[in-house]
Amino acid sequence: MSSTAEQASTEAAAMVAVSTVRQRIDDLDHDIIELLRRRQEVSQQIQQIRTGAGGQRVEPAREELILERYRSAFGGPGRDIATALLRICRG
Ligand SMILES: O=C(O)C(=O)C[C@]1(C(=O)O)C=C[C@@H](O)C=C1
Repeated sequence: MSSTAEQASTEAAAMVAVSTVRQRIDDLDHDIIELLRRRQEVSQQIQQIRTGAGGQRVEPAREELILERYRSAFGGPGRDIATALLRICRG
């Protein structure tokens, strides 16, 4: 095989490998979205219990614990993820 043909063949094999491994990312994203939906439901359940008893929907001290949990796992971007997560769950 010429070196150009070898290069093309290596690139084609890499594209197949990337596409195979990408499927795992797609599956994981699917699972993460499903978990987020479940978290959203549980969070809204708690908020309903609290507001039904005359309390506030938001509990800043609890949110700070969650923000810190994600920051400790992933640094600043982890805190950003938790901020978005709480926005999704508060509705
Ligand atoms: O843990 C609670 O008290 C909730 O209401 C859940 C939750 C959350 O989604 O984690 C949502 C709103 C509150 O501000 C704090 C946390």
